[in-house]
Amino acid sequence: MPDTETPVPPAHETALAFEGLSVGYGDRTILKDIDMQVGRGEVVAVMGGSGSGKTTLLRAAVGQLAPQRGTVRALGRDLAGLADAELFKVRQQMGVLFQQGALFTDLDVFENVAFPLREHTRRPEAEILDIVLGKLQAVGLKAAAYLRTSEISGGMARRVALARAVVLDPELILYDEPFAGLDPISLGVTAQLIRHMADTLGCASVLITHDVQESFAIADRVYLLGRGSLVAAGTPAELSASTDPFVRQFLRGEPDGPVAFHYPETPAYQAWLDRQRRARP
Ligand SMILES: Nc1ncnc2c1ncn2[C@@H]1O[C@H](COP(=O)(O)OP(=O)(O)OP(=O)(O)O)[C@@H](O)[C@H]1O
Repeated sequence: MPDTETPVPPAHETALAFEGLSVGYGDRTILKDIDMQVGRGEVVAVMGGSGSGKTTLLRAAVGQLAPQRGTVRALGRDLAGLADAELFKVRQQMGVLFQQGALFTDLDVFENVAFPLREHTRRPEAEILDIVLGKLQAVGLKAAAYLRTSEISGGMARRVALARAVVLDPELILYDEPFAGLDPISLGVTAQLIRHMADTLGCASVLITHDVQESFAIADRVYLLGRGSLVAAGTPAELSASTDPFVRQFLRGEPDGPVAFHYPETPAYQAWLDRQRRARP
């Protein structure tokens, strides 16, 4: 059956929920006791310093990393219980915009955005043309459809990647550092686009970022990671008014305070150092 005839299921009110989540690598726990919810149409920013576990949380959200404890529910499904084929289906309803939003360099702008449609649906070419031009229009690049990726700027490439991330009308979009390396204008434009996508498509959006100004301008709620857990959660206004030293240090970008500059010395580091010293008597 062509997928145009597939009835569209109602969108989930809560697109993503972490409950008592602990995640990490091997027996090392990076984050513990994480409770977080992202509703339909909401933009939620997940912030935290370098190495605080933002990407780790993103991996848990897409089912790439299994919880050590607690649950990850995405689009109504507990990801831990899913077979590969089911997980694949859930992921199809998620748009993920990776850090560099890498485009396929051998395809033009149009074909880059059309790619997920060709991979996951069997829509006729005329429909693909309409959908792709519609998404490119949403990011202001309809007339750039014919350009090669070598002919567009970095900021434009990011917008093309955004159009590609939403081309299947995902219920949930995860953005990994969408502002990294953008000039101030492209940065503002990208932030407004993310808000616009959430408002017009009704998709739940999670923004992994350390850019305070841009994310506070568009987020409904902000979660701040630190010290291996959730340090604060609330609206941008609530976090801005917080007197918590950790929150204040992060928001003001102060070098000194409760946020440690140094990567923690772990037993694994000590063992490595001992080996190095033994090898250099
Ligand atoms: N594949 C991995 N195996 C083992 N440890 C990892 C792995 N990936 C990340 N880590 C560790 O997990 C911790 C959190 O890393 P993560 O990449 O989630 O941080 P982040 O907040 O996204 O950082 P940044 O803002 O610098 O990208 C770090 O201490 C890192 O060394």
